[in-house]
Amino acid sequence: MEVVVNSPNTKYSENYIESLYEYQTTAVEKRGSQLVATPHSELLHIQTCRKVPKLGVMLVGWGGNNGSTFTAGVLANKLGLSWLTKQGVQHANWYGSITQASTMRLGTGPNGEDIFAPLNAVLPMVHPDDIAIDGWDISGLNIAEAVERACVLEPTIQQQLKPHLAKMKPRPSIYDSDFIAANQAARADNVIKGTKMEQVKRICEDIEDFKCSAGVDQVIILWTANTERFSNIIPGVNDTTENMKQAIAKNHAEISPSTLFAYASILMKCTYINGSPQNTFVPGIMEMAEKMRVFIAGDDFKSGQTKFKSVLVDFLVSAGIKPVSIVSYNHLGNNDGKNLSAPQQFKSKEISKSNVVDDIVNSNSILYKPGEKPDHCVVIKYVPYVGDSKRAMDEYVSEIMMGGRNTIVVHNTCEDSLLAVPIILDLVVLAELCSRIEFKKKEDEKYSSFHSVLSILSYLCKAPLVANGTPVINALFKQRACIENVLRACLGLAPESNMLLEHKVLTLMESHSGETEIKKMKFEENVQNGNIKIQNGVCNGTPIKC
Ligand SMILES: NC(=O)c1ccc[n+]([C@@H]2O[C@H](COP(=O)([O-])OP(=O)(O)OC[C@H]3O[C@@H](n4cnc5c(N)ncnc54)[C@H](O)[C@@H]3O)[C@@H](O)[C@H]2O)c1
Ligand SMILES: O=P([O-])([O-])O[C@@H]1[C@@H](O)[C@H](O)[C@@H](O)[C@H](O)[C@@H]1O
Repeated sequence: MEVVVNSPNTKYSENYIESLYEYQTTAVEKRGSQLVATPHSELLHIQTCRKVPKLGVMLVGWGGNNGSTFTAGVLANKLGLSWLTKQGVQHANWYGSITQASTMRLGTGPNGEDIFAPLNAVLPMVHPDDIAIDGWDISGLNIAEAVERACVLEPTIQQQLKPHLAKMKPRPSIYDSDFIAANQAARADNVIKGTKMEQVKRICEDIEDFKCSAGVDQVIILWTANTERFSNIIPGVNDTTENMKQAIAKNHAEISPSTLFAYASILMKCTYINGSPQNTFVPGIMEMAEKMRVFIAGDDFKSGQTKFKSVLVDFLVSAGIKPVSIVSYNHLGNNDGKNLSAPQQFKSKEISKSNVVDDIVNSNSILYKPGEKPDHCVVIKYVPYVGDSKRAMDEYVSEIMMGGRNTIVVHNTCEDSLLAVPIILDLVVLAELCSRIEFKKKEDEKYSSFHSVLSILSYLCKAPLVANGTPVINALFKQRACIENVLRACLGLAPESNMLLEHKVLTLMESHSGETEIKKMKFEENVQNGNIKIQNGVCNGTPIKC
């Protein structure tokens, strides 16, 4: 299915979809006790290249639960596999992916009904079947062995995929025991020796080798390796691009493996996405990405407990209910959980899981005084037995009117990798799409792209990376509306306002409902049989309004 727009503001050529889009905003100024709102409008020309490239994805941490399951998922869908389970026959699908399994309201049908379109029908997007996959891991297991180790997929599907996956072997990677838990050392049998500069050089060579051998037009690199401890931001070391370059050349200990991967990716002009919570994007990397106009995005896939939190707290606060205590506990038994059982690695995750309510709380000064926040506690425990099937338990206590209390308790069993893998797919599909969209104002001579920090991907991240000085949005449906409305703007369609006035306002309803048709027919019939006389725009003595 494909969405085609019938509008003078939207032009389709062989290579582009071009739209004329009036971007309307409201500037607000506090004047004493008044908030003065002034509407602003900017006419934008938006062009989207229709040619979808052959995309290569290189995963750092390819042999992990997420990386191996992503690879298995792409292949199982591509081959159209099905397999026997206790519940019967299961077919491969992409449930959990907004690009592959979600729709957006496009508009109103002829009978006033809502018409929905698959997200991937709105603009040309990479098809998952066409993605070539490669990557690195400090563990040398091939991807079939990694899928078996992960214990995420049923053996019946593993068996079908084994011949294909066994041929895939992660490239040696950069291992630094100072950045991930000591309990990961046993896995590190597939590492690149040498200095940090030599490691960067090898990563660049790997990217080039994959690009040539896989015959891909574009490569996106995504970190789904273990959570690292936060890097210290040290002036003169990682605070600027030049300092970072010198620090790498001097083999500085504080430059993490993930930052080295980001550095190499940007050098190779490849989009780099961070699926983990650590601060890979130190100021030197942010500056480098901006200077070299390479996309970066992250941090930390928003897949389960936190995704739910960013909906529930948004609902409560926007309903005028005041969350005062949020306790998020979970236990899991996969290798990620094992790595997170170390204090420094847990700290990285605690930060990304805790900040998700900040924008929502700050939006309501009726409920919260300046600086006031709910108590918010995050607990993660490693329990090997449950494996990848994470058990999340949350308690939300809120104040309601007249001293009342509302307590919501949630038990959420998240199969972590099966929730994260569709997020990985959407991150790479949407990041690639963003690379084909450009904007220009009327007075601009040429088009320009999105800012190097792809904050439009916030919907997919627990700790959204944004351009310096711009707001962080965590409320899930605001983040989703951003994606939908940018897709609409690329087609020259107005943002989804959810007003549906055509179903609420009489004058619009009459011009939209069948009732009008009947009126029109009766009107014409009466004109024909002379009951209604129209002369010079006057109908039976009453001027006709246009
Ligand atoms: N729902 C989810 O699964 C979810 C949600 C949000 C974030 N994450 C993050 O995604 C990451 C992966 O999760 P997972 O469950 O797949 O973990 P995992 O431990 O199964 O996989 C991580 C892989 O990375 C490898 N690795 C570690 N350091 C490496 C390095 N420097 N270079 C290359 N490979 C390296 C490990 O050997 C392992 O195979 C974790 O950081 C996790 O916090 C996961
Ligand atoms: O996405 P989410 O469910 O809020 O958070 C998850 C944590 O609860 C889990 O402990 C961790 O292992 C996963 O990597 C993920 O980050």
